[in-house]
Amino acid sequence: MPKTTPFTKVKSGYERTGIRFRCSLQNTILDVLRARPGWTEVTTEGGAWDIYWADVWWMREIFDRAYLEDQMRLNHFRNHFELTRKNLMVKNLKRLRRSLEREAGKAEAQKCDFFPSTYELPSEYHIFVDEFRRCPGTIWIMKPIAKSQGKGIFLFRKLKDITDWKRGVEYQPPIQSVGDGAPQQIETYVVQRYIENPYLIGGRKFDIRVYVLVTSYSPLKAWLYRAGFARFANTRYSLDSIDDNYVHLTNVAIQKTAPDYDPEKGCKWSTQQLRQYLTAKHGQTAVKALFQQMTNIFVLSLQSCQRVIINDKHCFELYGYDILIDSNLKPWLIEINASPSLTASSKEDYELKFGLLNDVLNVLDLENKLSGKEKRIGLFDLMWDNGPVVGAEGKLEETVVPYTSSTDSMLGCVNDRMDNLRHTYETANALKKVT
Ligand SMILES: Nc1ncnc2c1ncn2[C@@H]1O[C@H](COP(=O)(O)OP(=O)(O)OP(=O)(O)O)[C@@H](O)[C@H]1O
Repeated sequence: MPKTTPFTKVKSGYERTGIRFRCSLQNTILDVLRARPGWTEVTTEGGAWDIYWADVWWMREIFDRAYLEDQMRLNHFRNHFELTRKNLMVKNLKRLRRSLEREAGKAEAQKCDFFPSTYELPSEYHIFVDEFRRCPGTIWIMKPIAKSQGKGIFLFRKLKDITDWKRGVEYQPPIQSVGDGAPQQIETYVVQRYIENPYLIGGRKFDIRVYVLVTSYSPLKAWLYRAGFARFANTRYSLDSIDDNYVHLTNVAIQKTAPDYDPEKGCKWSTQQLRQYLTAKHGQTAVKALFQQMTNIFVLSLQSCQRVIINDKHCFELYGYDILIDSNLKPWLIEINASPSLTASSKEDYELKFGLLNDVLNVLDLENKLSGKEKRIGLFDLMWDNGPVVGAEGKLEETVVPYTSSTDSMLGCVNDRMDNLRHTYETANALKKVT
Protein backbone atom coordinates (compact mmCIF):
# COMPACT_ATOMS: atom_id res chain seq x y z
CA MET A 1 0.00 0.00 0.00
CA PRO A 2 1.27 3.53 -0.79
CA LYS A 3 2.93 5.29 2.16
CA THR A 4 0.92 8.53 2.26
CA THR A 5 -2.33 8.36 4.19
CA PRO A 6 -5.25 8.45 4.31
CA PHE A 7 -5.99 5.88 1.60
CA THR A 8 -9.10 3.78 1.24
CA LYS A 9 -9.15 0.37 -0.39
CA VAL A 10 -11.46 0.22 -3.40
CA LYS A 11 -11.97 -2.44 -6.08
CA SER A 12 -9.30 -1.03 -8.38
CA GLY A 13 -6.67 -0.43 -5.68
CA TYR A 14 -6.30 2.47 -3.24
CA GLU A 15 -8.00 5.84 -3.48
CA ARG A 16 -6.92 8.80 -1.42
CA THR A 17 -9.60 10.35 0.75
CA GLY A 18 -9.81 13.39 2.99
CA ILE A 19 -7.85 15.71 0.66
CA ARG A 20 -6.88 18.95 2.46
CA PHE A 21 -6.84 22.17 0.45
CA ARG A 22 -5.80 25.77 0.94
CA CYS A 23 -6.87 28.61 -1.30
CA SER A 24 -5.63 32.21 -1.50
CA LEU A 25 -8.41 33.32 -3.84
CA GLN A 26 -12.03 34.17 -3.09
CA ASN A 27 -13.62 33.25 -6.40
CA THR A 28 -14.78 30.27 -8.47
CA ILE A 29 -11.80 28.12 -7.51
CA LEU A 30 -12.79 28.27 -3.84
CA ASP A 31 -16.32 27.08 -4.75
CA VAL A 32 -14.85 24.24 -6.81
CA LEU A 33 -12.50 23.09 -4.03
CA ARG A 34 -15.31 23.26 -1.45
CA ALA A 35 -17.60 21.25 -3.73
CA ARG A 36 -15.19 18.28 -4.05
CA PRO A 37 -16.72 15.40 -2.08
CA GLY A 38 -14.79 14.67 1.11
CA TRP A 39 -12.26 17.50 0.69
CA THR A 40 -11.59 19.75 3.69
CA GLU A 41 -10.47 23.36 3.80
CA VAL A 42 -7.40 24.35 5.79
CA THR A 43 -7.60 27.95 6.96
CA THR A 44 -5.00 28.00 9.72
CA GLU A 45 -1.56 29.34 8.83
CA GLY A 46 0.89 26.43 8.85
CA GLY A 47 -1.89 23.79 8.64
CA ALA A 48 -1.02 20.70 6.54
CA TRP A 49 -2.45 20.66 3.00
CA ASP A 50 -2.39 18.44 -0.07
CA ILE A 51 -3.22 21.10 -2.66
CA TYR A 52 -2.71 24.83 -2.40
CA TRP A 53 -4.23 27.24 -4.93
CA ALA A 54 -1.74 29.96 -4.11
CA ASP A 55 -1.25 33.48 -5.39
CA VAL A 56 2.01 34.54 -7.02
CA TRP A 57 3.01 36.40 -3.80
CA TRP A 58 3.18 33.06 -1.98
CA MET A 59 5.33 31.57 -4.73
CA ARG A 60 7.77 34.45 -4.48
CA GLU A 61 7.92 34.82 -0.71
CA ILE A 62 7.31 31.36 0.76
CA PHE A 63 7.91 28.65 -1.85
CA ASP A 64 11.71 28.62 -1.59
CA ARG A 65 11.67 27.88 2.13
CA ALA A 66 8.64 25.57 2.17
CA TYR A 67 9.10 21.83 2.67
CA LEU A 68 6.79 19.98 0.30
CA GLU A 69 5.79 16.40 0.89
CA ASP A 70 5.45 14.05 -2.07
CA GLN A 71 1.70 14.38 -2.52
CA MET A 72 1.51 18.19 -2.28
CA ARG A 73 0.44 20.13 -5.39
CA LEU A 74 0.80 23.83 -6.17
CA ASN A 75 -0.77 25.84 -8.98
CA HIS A 76 2.36 27.69 -10.16
CA PHE A 77 5.90 26.87 -11.22
CA ARG A 78 8.50 28.85 -9.30
CA ASN A 79 9.53 31.07 -12.24
CA HIS A 80 6.19 31.01 -14.06
CA PHE A 81 6.87 34.62 -15.17
CA GLU A 82 9.30 33.33 -17.85
CA LEU A 83 6.27 32.68 -20.02
CA THR A 84 3.75 35.10 -18.62
CA ARG A 85 5.74 38.33 -18.46
CA LYS A 86 5.30 40.04 -21.83
CA ASN A 87 9.03 40.80 -22.28
CA LEU A 88 10.28 37.37 -21.10
CA MET A 89 7.78 35.50 -23.25
CA VAL A 90 9.08 37.29 -26.33
CA LYS A 91 12.72 36.77 -25.29
CA ASN A 92 12.12 33.02 -24.98
CA LEU A 93 10.24 32.87 -28.29
CA LYS A 94 12.97 34.77 -30.12
CA ARG A 95 15.56 32.37 -28.71
CA LEU A 96 13.54 29.36 -29.89
CA ARG A 97 13.22 30.91 -33.36
CA ARG A 98 16.99 31.46 -33.55
CA SER A 99 17.78 27.92 -32.46
CA LEU A 100 15.25 26.43 -34.92
CA GLU A 101 16.80 28.46 -37.71
CA ARG A 102 20.29 27.27 -36.73
CA GLU A 103 19.35 23.62 -36.37
CA ALA A 104 16.51 23.09 -38.86
CA GLY A 105 16.56 26.00 -41.29
CA LYS A 106 14.47 29.06 -42.09
CA ALA A 107 11.24 27.22 -42.96
CA GLU A 108 11.12 25.54 -39.56
CA ALA A 109 11.93 28.80 -37.79
CA GLN A 110 9.02 30.48 -39.58
CA LYS A 111 6.67 28.37 -37.49
CA CYS A 112 7.50 30.83 -34.71
CA ASP A 113 6.21 33.82 -36.65
CA PHE A 114 3.05 34.02 -34.58
CA PHE A 115 3.98 36.95 -32.36
CA PRO A 116 4.16 40.54 -33.61
CA SER A 117 7.58 42.29 -33.70
CA THR A 118 8.28 43.25 -30.10
CA TYR A 119 11.02 45.19 -28.29
CA GLU A 120 11.64 45.76 -24.61
CA LEU A 121 11.87 49.40 -23.55
CA PRO A 122 14.00 51.09 -22.50
CA SER A 123 16.70 48.40 -23.03
CA GLU A 124 16.00 47.88 -26.77
CA TYR A 125 14.98 51.44 -27.54
CA HIS A 126 17.61 51.98 -30.24
CA ILE A 127 16.84 48.73 -32.07
CA PHE A 128 13.17 49.67 -31.93
CA VAL A 129 13.86 53.13 -33.40
CA ASP A 130 15.72 51.51 -36.33
CA GLU A 131 12.75 49.22 -36.97
CA PHE A 132 10.31 52.10 -36.54
CA ARG A 133 12.12 54.06 -39.23
CA ARG A 134 12.16 51.06 -41.57
CA CYS A 135 8.34 50.79 -41.41
CA PRO A 136 6.90 54.29 -41.76
CA GLY A 137 3.18 54.61 -41.05
CA THR A 138 3.02 51.48 -38.88
CA ILE A 139 0.97 51.64 -35.68
CA TRP A 140 2.68 50.43 -32.49
CA ILE A 141 1.27 49.50 -29.11
CA MET A 142 3.02 50.21 -25.79
CA LYS A 143 2.33 47.87 -22.88
CA PRO A 144 3.75 47.99 -19.35
CA ILE A 145 5.11 44.51 -18.63
CA ALA A 146 3.94 44.20 -15.06
CA LYS A 147 0.37 45.43 -15.42
CA SER A 148 -2.78 43.73 -16.64
CA GLN A 149 -6.41 44.49 -17.59
CA GLY A 150 -5.29 46.97 -20.24
CA LYS A 151 -3.78 49.37 -17.69
CA GLY A 152 -1.14 51.74 -19.05
CA ILE A 153 -1.55 50.53 -22.67
CA PHE A 154 -1.61 53.02 -25.55
CA LEU A 155 -1.22 53.06 -29.34
CA PHE A 156 0.97 55.46 -31.30
CA ARG A 157 2.10 56.32 -34.82
CA LYS A 158 4.84 58.87 -34.17
CA LEU A 159 7.98 58.66 -32.06
CA LYS A 160 7.13 61.96 -30.46
CA ASP A 161 4.04 60.27 -28.95
CA ILE A 162 6.32 58.35 -26.62
CA THR A 163 8.55 61.23 -25.61
CA ASP A 164 6.58 61.70 -22.35
CA TRP A 165 7.23 58.09 -21.50
CA LYS A 166 10.90 58.43 -22.50
CA ARG A 167 11.39 61.53 -20.39
CA GLY A 168 9.86 59.71 -17.40
CA VAL A 169 12.32 56.84 -17.79
CA GLU A 170 15.34 59.09 -18.14
CA TYR A 171 14.57 60.92 -14.92
CA GLN A 172 13.44 57.96 -12.86
CA PRO A 173 15.98 55.98 -10.83
CA PRO A 174 15.79 52.21 -11.39
CA ILE A 175 13.46 50.82 -8.74
CA GLN A 176 13.04 47.14 -7.96
CA SER A 177 9.36 46.36 -8.28
CA VAL A 178 7.63 43.76 -6.15
CA GLY A 179 5.42 42.70 -9.11
CA ASP A 180 5.27 38.95 -9.64
CA GLY A 181 8.77 38.19 -8.48
CA ALA A 182 10.92 38.68 -11.60
CA PRO A 183 13.57 41.35 -11.31
CA GLN A 184 12.49 44.48 -13.16
CA GLN A 185 12.52 48.23 -13.28
CA ILE A 186 9.22 49.94 -12.71
CA GLU A 187 9.01 51.61 -16.13
CA THR A 188 9.72 48.61 -18.32
CA TYR A 189 7.41 48.35 -21.33
CA VAL A 190 7.18 46.29 -24.44
CA VAL A 191 6.50 48.04 -27.70
CA GLN A 192 4.83 45.80 -30.26
CA ARG A 193 3.65 46.10 -33.82
CA TYR A 194 -0.08 46.66 -33.66
CA ILE A 195 -2.14 44.12 -35.64
CA GLU A 196 -3.99 46.66 -37.77
CA ASN A 197 -6.19 44.18 -39.64
CA PRO A 198 -7.95 42.13 -36.95
CA TYR A 199 -10.72 39.78 -38.03
CA LEU A 200 -13.97 41.65 -37.39
CA ILE A 201 -17.39 40.29 -36.55
CA GLY A 202 -20.22 42.78 -36.66
CA GLY A 203 -17.51 45.38 -37.25
CA ARG A 204 -15.96 44.60 -33.84
CA LYS A 205 -12.55 43.36 -32.88
CA PHE A 206 -12.24 40.38 -30.54
CA ASP A 207 -9.61 38.11 -29.03
CA ILE A 208 -9.86 34.49 -27.93
CA ARG A 209 -9.08 33.11 -24.47
CA VAL A 210 -7.87 29.49 -24.51
CA TYR A 211 -6.89 27.44 -21.45
CA VAL A 212 -3.86 25.17 -21.40
CA LEU A 213 -2.82 23.10 -18.40
CA VAL A 214 0.81 22.03 -17.92
CA THR A 215 1.37 19.22 -15.44
CA SER A 216 5.09 18.81 -16.17
CA TYR A 217 7.82 20.68 -18.06
CA SER A 218 10.32 17.87 -18.05
CA PRO A 219 9.12 15.92 -19.91
CA LEU A 220 6.56 18.39 -21.26
CA LYS A 221 3.00 17.27 -20.61
CA ALA A 222 0.25 19.70 -21.59
CA TRP A 223 -3.53 19.57 -21.86
CA LEU A 224 -5.76 21.72 -24.04
CA TYR A 225 -9.24 22.70 -22.82
CA ARG A 226 -12.00 22.45 -25.39
CA ALA A 227 -14.05 25.35 -24.06
CA GLY A 228 -12.95 28.96 -24.20
CA PHE A 229 -14.42 32.24 -25.32
CA ALA A 230 -14.01 35.26 -27.55
CA ARG A 231 -14.14 38.74 -26.00
CA PHE A 232 -15.52 41.50 -28.19
CA ALA A 233 -14.85 45.21 -28.23
CA ASN A 234 -17.88 47.34 -27.57
CA THR A 235 -17.30 49.86 -30.33
CA ARG A 236 -16.89 49.38 -34.08
CA TYR A 237 -13.32 49.02 -35.27
CA SER A 238 -11.60 51.93 -36.98
CA LEU A 239 -8.05 53.16 -37.31
CA ASP A 240 -9.22 56.77 -37.22
CA SER A 241 -9.36 56.75 -33.43
CA ILE A 242 -6.26 55.02 -32.14
CA ASP A 243 -6.73 56.62 -28.70
CA ASP A 244 -10.08 54.92 -28.11
CA ASN A 245 -9.53 51.89 -25.84
CA TYR A 246 -13.10 50.68 -26.36
CA VAL A 247 -12.21 50.12 -30.03
CA HIS A 248 -8.74 48.60 -29.69
CA LEU A 249 -8.45 46.78 -26.34
CA THR A 250 -10.69 43.76 -25.92
CA ASN A 251 -10.03 43.17 -22.19
CA VAL A 252 -13.31 42.74 -20.30
CA ALA A 253 -11.95 45.08 -17.60
CA ILE A 254 -11.82 47.88 -20.21
CA GLN A 255 -14.99 47.01 -22.10
CA LYS A 256 -17.20 46.84 -19.03
CA THR A 257 -16.55 50.52 -18.34
CA ALA A 258 -18.01 51.50 -21.76
CA PRO A 259 -21.12 53.69 -21.34
CA ASP A 260 -23.34 51.29 -23.35
CA TYR A 261 -21.90 48.03 -21.96
CA ASP A 262 -24.61 45.49 -21.22
CA PRO A 263 -23.58 43.22 -18.29
CA GLU A 264 -26.33 40.72 -19.22
CA LYS A 265 -24.82 40.09 -22.62
CA GLY A 266 -21.23 40.76 -21.67
CA CYS A 267 -20.17 40.44 -25.31
CA LYS A 268 -18.55 37.04 -25.09
CA TRP A 269 -19.00 34.12 -27.43
CA SER A 270 -17.94 30.59 -26.65
CA THR A 271 -15.14 29.19 -28.84
CA GLN A 272 -17.71 26.82 -30.25
CA GLN A 273 -19.97 29.65 -31.32
CA LEU A 274 -17.03 31.40 -32.93
CA ARG A 275 -16.11 28.22 -34.78
CA GLN A 276 -19.66 27.89 -36.13
CA TYR A 277 -19.57 31.45 -37.36
CA LEU A 278 -16.17 31.10 -39.01
CA THR A 279 -17.08 27.77 -40.57
CA ALA A 280 -20.20 29.32 -42.08
CA LYS A 281 -18.13 32.06 -43.63
CA HIS A 282 -14.90 30.28 -44.63
CA GLY A 283 -15.58 26.54 -44.69
CA GLN A 284 -14.28 23.70 -42.54
CA THR A 285 -10.83 23.36 -44.08
CA ALA A 286 -9.83 26.96 -43.42
CA VAL A 287 -11.16 26.86 -39.87
CA LYS A 288 -9.46 23.56 -39.12
CA ALA A 289 -6.18 25.02 -40.34
CA LEU A 290 -6.71 28.07 -38.11
CA PHE A 291 -7.22 25.98 -34.97
CA GLN A 292 -4.29 23.74 -35.84
CA GLN A 293 -2.09 26.81 -36.07
CA MET A 294 -3.32 27.77 -32.62
CA THR A 295 -2.28 24.37 -31.24
CA ASN A 296 1.11 25.00 -32.82
CA ILE A 297 1.33 28.29 -30.89
CA PHE A 298 0.56 26.57 -27.57
CA VAL A 299 3.14 23.84 -28.05
CA LEU A 300 5.95 26.05 -29.38
CA SER A 301 5.48 28.67 -26.68
CA LEU A 302 5.70 26.01 -23.97
CA GLN A 303 8.76 24.51 -25.63
CA SER A 304 10.38 27.95 -25.79
CA CYS A 305 10.72 28.07 -22.02
CA GLN A 306 10.98 24.36 -21.32
CA ARG A 307 14.65 24.56 -20.36
CA VAL A 308 14.25 27.76 -18.39
CA ILE A 309 11.29 26.88 -16.19
CA ILE A 310 12.28 25.21 -12.94
CA ASN A 311 10.45 21.93 -13.23
CA ASP A 312 9.04 20.61 -9.98
CA LYS A 313 6.81 17.56 -9.61
CA HIS A 314 4.66 19.46 -7.09
CA CYS A 315 3.78 22.23 -9.54
CA PHE A 316 1.25 22.65 -12.32
CA GLU A 317 0.08 25.74 -14.18
CA LEU A 318 -3.21 26.71 -15.79
CA TYR A 319 -2.41 29.24 -18.52
CA GLY A 320 -4.87 31.61 -20.16
CA TYR A 321 -3.71 32.27 -23.75
CA ASP A 322 -4.89 35.43 -25.52
CA ILE A 323 -5.03 34.94 -29.30
CA LEU A 324 -5.96 37.51 -31.91
CA ILE A 325 -7.03 36.45 -35.41
CA ASP A 326 -6.29 38.75 -38.32
CA SER A 327 -8.35 39.27 -41.47
CA ASN A 328 -6.33 36.53 -43.25
CA LEU A 329 -7.36 34.02 -40.55
CA LYS A 330 -3.87 33.97 -39.10
CA PRO A 331 -3.73 33.59 -35.30
CA TRP A 332 -1.36 35.83 -33.31
CA LEU A 333 -0.18 35.25 -29.76
CA ILE A 334 -0.85 38.39 -27.73
CA GLU A 335 -0.20 37.23 -24.20
CA ILE A 336 -0.12 34.29 -21.82
CA ASN A 337 -1.57 34.71 -18.31
CA ALA A 338 -0.42 32.68 -15.31
CA SER A 339 -3.40 33.76 -13.26
CA PRO A 340 -6.24 33.92 -15.79
CA SER A 341 -9.28 35.55 -14.27
CA LEU A 342 -11.33 33.01 -12.35
CA THR A 343 -13.95 35.57 -11.41
CA ALA A 344 -17.10 34.99 -13.43
CA SER A 345 -18.79 37.83 -15.29
CA SER A 346 -22.11 35.99 -15.94
CA LYS A 347 -23.88 32.71 -15.21
CA GLU A 348 -22.44 31.10 -18.35
CA ASP A 349 -18.99 32.35 -17.48
CA TYR A 350 -19.33 30.85 -14.01
CA GLU A 351 -20.36 27.49 -15.47
CA LEU A 352 -17.41 27.52 -17.86
CA LYS A 353 -14.89 28.40 -15.14
CA PHE A 354 -16.38 25.98 -12.61
CA GLY A 355 -16.20 23.14 -15.16
CA LEU A 356 -12.68 24.13 -16.18
CA LEU A 357 -11.34 24.16 -12.61
CA ASN A 358 -13.11 20.96 -11.70
CA ASP A 359 -11.50 19.32 -14.73
CA VAL A 360 -8.09 20.67 -13.66
CA LEU A 361 -8.54 18.85 -10.34
CA ASN A 362 -9.66 15.73 -12.20
CA VAL A 363 -6.49 15.79 -14.32
CA LEU A 364 -4.32 16.26 -11.22
CA ASP A 365 -6.02 13.19 -9.77
CA LEU A 366 -5.15 13.72 -6.13
CA GLU A 367 -7.62 10.96 -5.27
CA ASN A 368 -5.56 8.45 -7.26
CA LYS A 369 -8.54 7.34 -9.34
CA LEU A 370 -7.02 7.35 -12.84
CA SER A 371 -4.65 5.01 -14.63
CA GLY A 372 -2.34 7.81 -15.86
CA LYS A 373 -2.85 6.72 -19.48
CA GLU A 374 -5.94 8.89 -20.13
CA LYS A 375 -5.86 11.14 -23.19
CA ARG A 376 -9.12 12.89 -22.44
CA ILE A 377 -10.29 13.98 -18.98
CA GLY A 378 -13.49 16.05 -18.90
CA LEU A 379 -13.01 18.72 -21.54
CA PHE A 380 -9.21 18.46 -21.40
CA ASP A 381 -7.40 16.71 -24.25
CA LEU A 382 -3.82 15.63 -23.79
CA MET A 383 -2.09 17.83 -26.38
CA TRP A 384 1.58 17.01 -25.78
CA ASP A 385 3.09 14.12 -23.85
CA ASN A 386 6.83 14.34 -24.44
CA GLY A 387 5.81 14.44 -28.10
CA PRO A 388 2.65 15.09 -30.12
CA VAL A 389 -0.41 13.14 -29.06
CA VAL A 390 -2.02 11.54 -32.09
CA GLY A 391 -5.42 13.04 -32.86
CA ALA A 392 -5.07 15.93 -30.38
CA GLU A 393 -4.53 18.64 -32.98
CA GLY A 394 -7.52 20.79 -33.76
CA LYS A 395 -9.69 19.40 -30.93
CA LEU A 396 -10.49 22.90 -29.77
CA GLU A 397 -12.72 23.50 -32.76
CA GLU A 398 -14.34 20.11 -32.90
CA THR A 399 -16.41 19.78 -29.78
CA VAL A 400 -19.84 21.16 -29.07
CA VAL A 401 -19.52 22.91 -25.75
CA PRO A 402 -22.69 23.65 -23.80
CA TYR A 403 -21.68 27.18 -22.87
CA THR A 404 -24.34 29.69 -23.90
CA SER A 405 -27.91 28.99 -24.84
CA SER A 406 -28.12 29.27 -28.63
CA THR A 407 -26.62 30.59 -31.79
CA ASP A 408 -29.42 33.19 -31.93
CA SER A 409 -28.47 34.66 -28.56
CA MET A 410 -24.84 34.68 -29.63
CA LEU A 411 -25.72 36.75 -32.66
CA GLY A 412 -27.91 38.94 -30.48
CA CYS A 413 -24.91 39.92 -28.38
CA VAL A 414 -23.09 41.51 -31.26
CA ASN A 415 -25.90 42.23 -33.66
CA ASP A 416 -27.80 44.40 -31.21
CA ARG A 417 -25.25 47.03 -31.85
CA MET A 418 -24.60 46.44 -35.55
CA ASP A 419 -25.33 49.23 -37.95
CA ASN A 420 -24.75 47.11 -41.02
CA LEU A 421 -28.03 45.23 -41.29
CA ARG A 422 -27.30 43.56 -44.59
CA HIS A 423 -24.17 41.96 -43.19
CA THR A 424 -26.11 40.75 -40.13
CA TYR A 425 -28.77 39.19 -42.32
CA GLU A 426 -26.23 37.33 -44.47
CA THR A 427 -24.39 36.10 -41.40
CA ALA A 428 -27.54 34.77 -39.74
CA ASN A 429 -28.55 32.95 -42.93
CA ALA A 430 -25.13 31.40 -43.30
CA LEU A 431 -25.28 30.21 -39.71
CA LYS A 432 -28.69 28.61 -40.20
CA LYS A 433 -27.19 26.50 -42.99
CA VAL A 434 -24.54 24.99 -40.73
CA THR A 435 -26.52 24.60 -37.52
N1 LIG B 1 -0.04 43.68 -30.92
C1 LIG B 1 -1.36 43.89 -30.76
N2 LIG B 1 -2.14 44.11 -31.86
C2 LIG B 1 -3.47 44.33 -31.73
N3 LIG B 1 -4.11 44.37 -30.54
C3 LIG B 1 -3.38 44.17 -29.43
C4 LIG B 1 -1.98 43.92 -29.48
N4 LIG B 1 -1.53 43.75 -28.22
C5 LIG B 1 -2.60 43.89 -27.42
N5 LIG B 1 -3.72 44.15 -28.13
C6 LIG B 1 -5.08 44.39 -27.59
O1 LIG B 1 -4.93 44.93 -26.30
C7 LIG B 1 -5.52 44.07 -25.32
C8 LIG B 1 -4.67 44.08 -24.07
O2 LIG B 1 -3.38 43.55 -24.35
P1 LIG B 1 -2.64 42.54 -23.37
O3 LIG B 1 -3.49 41.32 -23.20
O4 LIG B 1 -1.28 42.34 -23.89
O5 LIG B 1 -2.61 43.44 -22.05
P2 LIG B 1 -2.96 43.18 -20.52
O6 LIG B 1 -3.27 44.51 -19.95
O7 LIG B 1 -1.85 42.43 -19.93
O8 LIG B 1 -4.24 42.28 -20.57
P3 LIG B 1 -4.68 41.07 -19.56
O9 LIG B 1 -5.65 41.67 -18.60
O10 LIG B 1 -5.32 40.07 -20.52
O11 LIG B 1 -3.48 40.54 -18.88
C9 LIG B 1 -5.62 42.71 -25.99
O12 LIG B 1 -6.68 41.97 -25.44
C10 LIG B 1 -5.85 43.09 -27.45
O13 LIG B 1 -7.22 43.36 -27.69
